[in-house]
Amino acid sequence: MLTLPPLDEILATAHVVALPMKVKFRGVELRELMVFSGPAGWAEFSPFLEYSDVESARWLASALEAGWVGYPESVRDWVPVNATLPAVSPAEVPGVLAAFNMGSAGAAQSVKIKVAEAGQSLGEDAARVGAVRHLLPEAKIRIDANGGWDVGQAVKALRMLSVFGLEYAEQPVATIAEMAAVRSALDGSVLIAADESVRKATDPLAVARAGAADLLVVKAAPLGGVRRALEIVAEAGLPAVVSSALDSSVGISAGLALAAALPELPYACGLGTVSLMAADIASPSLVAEAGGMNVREVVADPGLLAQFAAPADRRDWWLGRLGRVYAVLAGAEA
Ligand SMILES: O=C(O)CCC(=O)C1=CC=C[C@@H](O)[C@@H]1C(=O)O
Ligand SMILES: [Mg+2]
Repeated sequence: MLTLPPLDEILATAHVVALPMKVKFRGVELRELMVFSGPAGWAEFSPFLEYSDVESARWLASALEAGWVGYPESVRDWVPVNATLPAVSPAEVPGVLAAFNMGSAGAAQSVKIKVAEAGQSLGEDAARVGAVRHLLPEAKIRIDANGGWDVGQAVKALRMLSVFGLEYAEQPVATIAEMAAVRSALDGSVLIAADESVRKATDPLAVARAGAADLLVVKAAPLGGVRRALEIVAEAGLPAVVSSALDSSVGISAGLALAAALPELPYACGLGTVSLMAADIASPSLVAEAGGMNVREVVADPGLLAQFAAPADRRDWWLGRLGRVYAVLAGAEA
């Protein structure tokens, strides 16, 4: 395990930025995040604002791996990447998907579609999924409900949406017991992927042990880093999909390192979300082209860090958060 660098050493290179989104995603219109650099490279610390200090400690562990340890060996130099579609109206679908540069090769790849958004109906979900199927007849379509349905709603919705052909359904319901119930009711007709049941659980392996999912979604930052995510996949013994957390290109590079190091990579990775942002802190940005990304390092650009610097009160908030979360991590290491 990593020996924590002194807090002052982290603070010395810390920047807080606020990056505007092109399209609202999980309620976020302005993505605030912190980056810093250590001897091994640039690192991102970007738990969502509402996350507790305890939950955020894993995100800090991931950032410190990136900055002070570096990533494990890659076994591939290119990874397939899915497009990610927020819960937009059917009319907005072509415009949002155009940003993902799927190209003619990528057009046969995967699109992840958000469903079960608060305040929206199953009819709206079906219209959005139908619009993607119409636009991209060959693409794989996966949906993500972020636990927004109960068991009955999920079974009904997945039976209905499966007419469009689903690669899998991500976190249709909130709990492991509900995931198991949905999976058993659908009897293999739709594969079930666990996301929140892995990254927000006290035991990330419990969902696999319960036989409640067909595959796991793994994200480097919420799981405590690339090495920890690799261990979880190895221990779970289930196929894994690599995804991310609405990061800048620096944070996405941790997901890219995870995708590059996994022994098997059977699914396109959810690493394309910089395409949903109107700004970034690296140039060129880590975005997909023709359905994938070359594995590479990312370095933050001083001009962009200055251009998108967060206001002083928000910078102070993030510095305070870093200090508190560092103390949580130091306590856990002791
Ligand atoms: O997996 C993808 O295609 C992109 C990442 C993504 O969907 C998410 C990123 C950040 C927060 C989450 O609400 C969301 C997810 O639930 O998987
Ligand atoms: Mg998800």
